[in-house]
Amino acid sequence: MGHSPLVVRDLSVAYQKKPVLFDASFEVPEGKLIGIIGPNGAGKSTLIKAALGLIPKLKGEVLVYGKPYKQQLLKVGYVPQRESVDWDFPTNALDVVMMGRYGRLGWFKRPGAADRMAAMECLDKVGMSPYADRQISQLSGGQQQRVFLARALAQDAQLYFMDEPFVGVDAATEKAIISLLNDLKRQRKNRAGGSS
Ligand SMILES: Nc1ncnc2c1ncn2[C@@H]1O[C@H](COP(=O)(O)OP(=O)(O)OP(=O)(O)O)[C@@H](O)[C@H]1O
Repeated sequence: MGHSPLVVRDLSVAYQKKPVLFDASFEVPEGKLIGIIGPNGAGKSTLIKAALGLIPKLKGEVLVYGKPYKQQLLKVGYVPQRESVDWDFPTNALDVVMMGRYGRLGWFKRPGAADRMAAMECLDKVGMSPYADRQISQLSGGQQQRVFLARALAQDAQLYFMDEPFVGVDAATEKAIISLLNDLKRQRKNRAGGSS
């Protein structure tokens, strides 16, 4: 039914006028998991940040379901690269996941019991429910990463951007997360299939 979840056309990005990304073009079809592979410094994070509008583009176009991302009302989940997060922020794992629910609630509504339950379920999906009350700064690197994945899942988004989501997670968790992502993919595919 029309537009792809993500279309990137001739995207170029510069930091302090120094170009680091040149004319990147690709399209993400509905219900697909796409991996971006490249050496350190190739511009993978830059590509994701520019697609999300977190950093300005030098030129090019990013369309989310046919419109610029900022004009979209749909929910987009983002798992930032671990190093870019302030881990000393005094909050526990469940609260971090609850942040994922705020986008659904709007500014004025307080999260209720149903949101807490949904957040707990997401923590459970990444095997982190026993750590719900633990301060985020007191978790291991891989555990922090899993909490941020849970936060993205709690957004119940239509499109997810994940910047190196497997850094620091052990092999068993990586497997569990891949199967989780495949479930999400299947859900999107089914929804898309049902409507077009
Ligand atoms: N805030 C910034 N200011 C200036 N240059 C930057 C900034 N962020 C990244 N760069 C540079 O832009 C280039 C692309 O960086 P980017 O973080 O997108 O790479 P990456 O492919 O995600 O790398 P990695 O695999 O190491 O995470 C690199 O040369 C990097 O040094």
